[in-house]
Amino acid sequence: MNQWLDISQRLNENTPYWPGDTQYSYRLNSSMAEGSSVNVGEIRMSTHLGTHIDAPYHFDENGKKIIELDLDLYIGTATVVKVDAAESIGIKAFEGIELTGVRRLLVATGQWKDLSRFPEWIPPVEPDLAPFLANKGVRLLGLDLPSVDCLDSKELPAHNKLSGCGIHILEGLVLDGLEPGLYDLAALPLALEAGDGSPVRAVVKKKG
Ligand SMILES: N[C@@H](CC(=O)c1ccccc1NC=O)C(=O)O
Ligand SMILES: [Zn+2]
Ligand SMILES: [Zn+2]
Repeated sequence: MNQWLDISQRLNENTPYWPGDTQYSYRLNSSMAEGSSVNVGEIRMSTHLGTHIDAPYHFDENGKKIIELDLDLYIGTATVVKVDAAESIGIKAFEGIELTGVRRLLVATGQWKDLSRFPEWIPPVEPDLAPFLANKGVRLLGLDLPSVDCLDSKELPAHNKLSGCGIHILEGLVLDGLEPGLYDLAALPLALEAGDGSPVRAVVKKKG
């Protein structure tokens, strides 16, 4: 029997965060060690930290917020592929990989090598990849990177093009050691009404 595998980054004070953004923190507001009847915590973090999804509102003032997103995007069959992304992630990276009918695509680039630090550089998704994947049927694109655009991008061309083509974005996955193939995926966002992004617990189970 195949097991559920956790493909999420652990959340703690050392989880890398976008430079200048809000890091993860947890504290007890009520503590049994200090005489309270229960432990009650408070968490604080950026909505774009660790393994998370982007709502279109992150890069489009009129875009959908987290609560408006279709849950079906984040639960169901997903295809895991490994690509060579030494410079960027374009159509060429998917040569020889059959993507027809793939609705949820998880791409292992292996380019975030040290998960204890925020990377200095990541390969960007080429905007042309968006219509190519959309034509195959892709609605969710997940990557093992903190963004689909260059880290210093202000225009966010890949975010915008993917979203314009109906593809939703899942970032910060941990895909090392996962063999390519078909999986069941669950990566649900929190029910954040005002959300521009949301942490997710992403898990997969090999099919068959
Ligand atoms: N696009 C990135 C996040 C991002 O761009 C960002 C996150 C926190 C603080 C600043 C950011 N971008 C600044 O230019 C993402 O989707 O996670
Ligand atoms: Zn994000
Ligand atoms: Zn993003």
